[in-house]
Amino acid sequence: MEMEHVTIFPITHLDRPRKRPRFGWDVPQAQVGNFCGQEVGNVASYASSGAISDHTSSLFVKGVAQNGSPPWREDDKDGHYMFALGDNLTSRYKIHNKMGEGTFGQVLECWDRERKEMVAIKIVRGIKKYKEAAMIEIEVLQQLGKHDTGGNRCVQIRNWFDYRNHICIVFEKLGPSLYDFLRKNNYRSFPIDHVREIGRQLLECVACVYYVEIHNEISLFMHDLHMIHTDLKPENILLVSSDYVKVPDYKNSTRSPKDSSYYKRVPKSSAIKVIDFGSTTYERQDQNYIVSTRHYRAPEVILGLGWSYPCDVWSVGCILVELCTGEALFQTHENLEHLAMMERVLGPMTQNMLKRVDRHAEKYVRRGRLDWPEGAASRESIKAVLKLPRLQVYVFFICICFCEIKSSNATCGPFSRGSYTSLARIA
Ligand SMILES: Nc1ncnc2c1ncn2[C@@H]1O[C@H](COP(=O)(O)OP(=O)(O)OP(=O)(O)O)[C@@H](O)[C@H]1O
Repeated sequence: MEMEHVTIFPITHLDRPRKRPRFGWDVPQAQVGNFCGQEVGNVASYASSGAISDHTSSLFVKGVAQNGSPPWREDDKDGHYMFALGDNLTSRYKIHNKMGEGTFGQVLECWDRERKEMVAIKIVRGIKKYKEAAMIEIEVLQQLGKHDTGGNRCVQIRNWFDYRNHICIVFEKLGPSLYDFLRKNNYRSFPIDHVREIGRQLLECVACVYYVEIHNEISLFMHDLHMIHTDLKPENILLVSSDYVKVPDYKNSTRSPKDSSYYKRVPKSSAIKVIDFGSTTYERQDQNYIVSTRHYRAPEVILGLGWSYPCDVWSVGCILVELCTGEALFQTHENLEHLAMMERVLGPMTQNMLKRVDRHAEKYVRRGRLDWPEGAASRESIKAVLKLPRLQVYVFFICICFCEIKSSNATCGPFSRGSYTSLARIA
């Protein structure tokens, strides 16, 4: 069936944002040239090594005549590739749909005529710094692919090429991001069993705490390979499958089953994969530039103390709380308020940390402690911090949910009534 020819223009102010609104300063700029401590070479030289170029694209695939290349279109003002649904992207891929958009480019659902499957192709903005970052991402993905023997931790790269001055990275097609799933579920939490399973997979992907034996090989992962992801967030974790079931939401059980909010979505499988390795960097001694998207940014990054592997683990912690509650843990756009929120949830920062802050962060510290609430920008800011529960309360809340779910299923959870009481006392 011939596809409708609809021109897709990259996100404009009229589109509903797919991602939660973030201010420009919440998202770190693309850091290029830091991989392996070397400058990344000329993108064109990578492109010539085995990539399919626009120039070489054939009008025939397996003897079947195809429509040729689409007409040349100017990129938009931000360097995004302009396309129409149904266009060819080289002779091998046909554009079916737009799946997402990020800082680096657009992700399109495409039909791969050679492998006869749908794939996700990231078309990177035709701007030097994004092209260089894309080459880093390709190198990281190829490295990780070599070590991910089971292919079940990070997204698999299938191919890459340079098309009309845009680096295109072909990925296996995955399901929605955890953030998109939360959003479509009216920000209702994931079941605790799913959160535990997602947490295990995330730690397996990034950290060195799990050594998984596959085919008698120890498979190493990001931190073991001295790589730091630096941008872990629910948007960058995709469910492998889009399938879900609808179950009555016990919190809304007073509502009528006719009411759509009576039901909540639960993914059929908790299998996930990590995506977006454009900000991944090798571990080095002196890294203290700003990394991570605001809500998942570790205190050492904000304070300029220098960061390393733990910044990924911090992000994992923030993500797991968000999956349990449905809401981002640190909802702020401001450094001092963010640090105050961390202290509120986790307790005071150590003297050792506060003594070593860099010159940009000096203004957040006064007389050896965080300048809070004195330095707060407004009363609202102080209230926002006070509203946050302490970590023990989160744990208590999560345990209650877990026990309620288990008891409603008439099975025994790991928490007895005794542990309820002791948690309540801590909280
Ligand atoms: N393999 C995939 N399968 C399905 N959807 C995908 C895939 N890869 C990316 N997407 C979708 O495209 C969106 C953008 O992808 P990605 O995060 O890689 O782009 P980016 O430009 O690097 O983003 P960021 O602004 O976070 O750096 C994702 O949030 C997701 O919705």
